[in-house]
Amino acid sequence: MRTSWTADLPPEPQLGDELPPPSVKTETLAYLAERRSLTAAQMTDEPLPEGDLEALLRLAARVPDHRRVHPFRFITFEGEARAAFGEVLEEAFVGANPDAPEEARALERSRFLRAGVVVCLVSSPDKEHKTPEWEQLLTTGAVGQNLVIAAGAAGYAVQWLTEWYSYDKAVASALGLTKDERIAGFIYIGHPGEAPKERARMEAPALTSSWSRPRPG
Ligand SMILES: Cc1cc2nc3c(=O)[nH]c(=O)nc-3n(C[C@H](O)[C@H](O)[C@H](O)COP(=O)(O)O)c2cc1C
Repeated sequence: MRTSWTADLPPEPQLGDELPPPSVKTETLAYLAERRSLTAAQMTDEPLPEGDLEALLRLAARVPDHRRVHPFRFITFEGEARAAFGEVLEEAFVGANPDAPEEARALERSRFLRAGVVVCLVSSPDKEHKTPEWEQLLTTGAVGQNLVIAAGAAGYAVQWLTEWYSYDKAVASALGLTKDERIAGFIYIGHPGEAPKERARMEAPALTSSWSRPRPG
């Protein structure tokens, strides 16, 4: 059993508390410089120690959120719920693919068993709100990446997946999503089965231009 990192977290800040001023956080920067997902196939599914998931979700939810709409929510799958939801996935899959062979059905049943916990991140925008829906979607994306970073920094293997079932009406209905809600993804959190390897990446300079004042005439 790993030693729990949750004991080293500062207490949850309360409204109006003075927070530490910005300072160089070498460990955070070094982690971001090498951060990588591990695929669900590269993780193992032992349960997370008690309190870890709650702490990870608390960290994930600390995002910029214009006018505090909190346009997202989490649905967690732990323990037996992972296998039970596999039956929902199988049923939805067979609904769309009536001739699916047993091998394909078994894959659907076992999807959530790849990780110790699966978190469904739900985009839950308030379409009537003054804050544009686009900004609300961006906030939800930030929550997903915060969760990926926090889980990785806690020593877990983590992967953000949508796969087919994020876009399936029967699955959305089984999850109780409202008409304005959408699945931003399923974040799989498990124990690392192997070390990650660097993947191909676009370097930031190739994606960056520097604006300057147009020359007159
Ligand atoms: C919204 C979203 C959905 C994704 N869905 C999938 C998916 O269904 N299948 C997949 O292989 N990777 C998916 N990915 C990519 C992986 O999460 C992962 O980021 C990538 O494989 C490796 O990138 P990294 O190591 O830089 O995190 C998705 C990423 C995002 C942001």
